[in-house]
Amino acid sequence: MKLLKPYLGKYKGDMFIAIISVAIMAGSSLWQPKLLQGVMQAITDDKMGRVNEIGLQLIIIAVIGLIAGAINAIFAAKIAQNVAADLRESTYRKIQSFSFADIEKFSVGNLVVRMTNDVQQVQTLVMMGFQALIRMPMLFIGALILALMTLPELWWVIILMVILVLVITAGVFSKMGPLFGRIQGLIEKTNNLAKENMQGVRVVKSFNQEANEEARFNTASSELNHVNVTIGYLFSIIMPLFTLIGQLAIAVSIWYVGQHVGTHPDMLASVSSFMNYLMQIMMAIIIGGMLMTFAARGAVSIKRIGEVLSTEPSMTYDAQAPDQELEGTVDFNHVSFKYPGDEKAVLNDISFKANAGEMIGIVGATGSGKTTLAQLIARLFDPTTGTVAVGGVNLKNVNEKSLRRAVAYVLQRATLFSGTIADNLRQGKADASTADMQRAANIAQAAEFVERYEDTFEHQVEERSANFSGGQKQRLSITRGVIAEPKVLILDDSTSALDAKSEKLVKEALDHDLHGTTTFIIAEKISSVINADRILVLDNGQLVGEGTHKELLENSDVYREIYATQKAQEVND
Ligand SMILES: Nc1ncnc2c1ncn2[C@@H]1O[C@H](COP(=O)(O)OP(=O)(O)OP(=O)(O)O)[C@@H](O)[C@H]1O
Repeated sequence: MKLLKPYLGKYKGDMFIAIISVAIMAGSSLWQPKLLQGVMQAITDDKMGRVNEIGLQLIIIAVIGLIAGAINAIFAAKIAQNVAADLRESTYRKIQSFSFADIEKFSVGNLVVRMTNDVQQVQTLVMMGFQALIRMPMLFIGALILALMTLPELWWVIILMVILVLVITAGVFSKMGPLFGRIQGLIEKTNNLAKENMQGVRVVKSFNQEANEEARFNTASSELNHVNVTIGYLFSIIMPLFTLIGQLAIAVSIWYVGQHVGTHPDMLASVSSFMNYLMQIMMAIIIGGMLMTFAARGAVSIKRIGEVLSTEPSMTYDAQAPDQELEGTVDFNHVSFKYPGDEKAVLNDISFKANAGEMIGIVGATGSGKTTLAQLIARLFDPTTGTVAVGGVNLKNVNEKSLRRAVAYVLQRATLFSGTIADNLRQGKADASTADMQRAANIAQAAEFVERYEDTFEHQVEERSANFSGGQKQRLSITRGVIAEPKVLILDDSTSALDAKSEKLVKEALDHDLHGTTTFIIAEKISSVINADRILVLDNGQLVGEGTHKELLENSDVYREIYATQKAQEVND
């Protein structure tokens, strides 16, 4: 709950209004039965003037209570919505500062549920809190005192009812608490399954996996349903039980009053307000129980959000480092790397130097560590040992802006965001002009299809870039990578969906138009890097060869083997 303090602190004025209005509302609820008793007494005493007078007071108090209730509902909702929005923004901002490793630690699905469903739970708790927190103790204590003052002889009815309601509330809500905790985990599971299935819908359909996927989803969904139904059952048991207890208390009170009304005629007027107070006591306990359950559920969510907010990013940039224009050299100095939590190193003692303007190919079998090496140049991870430097500066001493300006990384899987093509390209260069876009699109061989759209760079990119082919997405990703003319450009298997001719044209354009840029080309096929100035050969995390295609054919067994296998494959194809 400490987590919420600064968030609530921003809305002190609204909180004050919500608390005052709920107190007025509770006061009005407590006062009304007393006035009703007065009306009844006046009728019994046949004093019509008094009936009208108290009746008017009753109406005024009821209207005040109603207005206070409406004001409370508005302000409680306002505080809850604002706190939830602030919390969601803080969580989102925090996630943006996370490194790859931090995001992997939580998983994307888990973070999304924390940002949406958990924040929603906190919103409900805050709203319930401001509607019930003050009202509940006021109603409970006030109604208890007033009931005892109204018919002191019936103290035992009140005590019996309170004990019964308390026992049932504690029993049922203590069972509900853990169920609410389980719901969060199950929502996460069903969300993840649905997301995975829909994102991979083509695979599901082409492998005829609809039935299996449906069964997997149904199992998780049924579990969630089972927990929700159990909570529903518990609610459906307690409500009639409370009604029964209330009715019994009323019946006993009426019976008692019936026995004594002959000697004490005032009791007739008192019994109605007494019954009203009994109901208010019962409501206070029920609201209290519900609030505690929501608090238990909210506490789980607050803890989950707190875990995100208190996570210190495992990789930070040196904010003190000056802005600098890094040169295009890249130095790996005895670099080894293990993924967080893994035992085995994925890169082992790698050292090499790339000169500014060179085109460097990186080849190696699947899983040999090519992408991992590229990620270290873009500082998506830090090396476990050794140093990576760009332009002669250790990346740990470079601020984020300078690094991003110097290094552009075009990922293996092209990702575009919904918006326009231009919006996506401006991620590479915020102030990119149409001429910049055209130039970059020419290099990436994207211009020919972009120009076919009437609205060219203003053409819409749909969600998950569904309206572009794999090759088009790759070309636009390369366009975004080259638009700011980076000093170092990494193409991680980024031309795999391009035909051989387009791939060749991209490489030629890069060579010609980005002459000063150091380009790393990661490729499965040696033919993609055959003309590179230098090729690095990775094998099981080790740098086992370095040189031109010709040199490697002469002195690297691993390279020769890969080349021979690929050539044989080409012949077979
Ligand atoms: N995020 C990760 N967490 C843990 N291990 C990882 C992660 N990413 C990759 N690995 C492991 O690191 C090793 C190297 O992977 P990497 O992606 O660098 O290889 P690669 O040579 O680029 O492969 P490919 O050609 O198939 O893309 C693999 O064994 C892989 O299982």
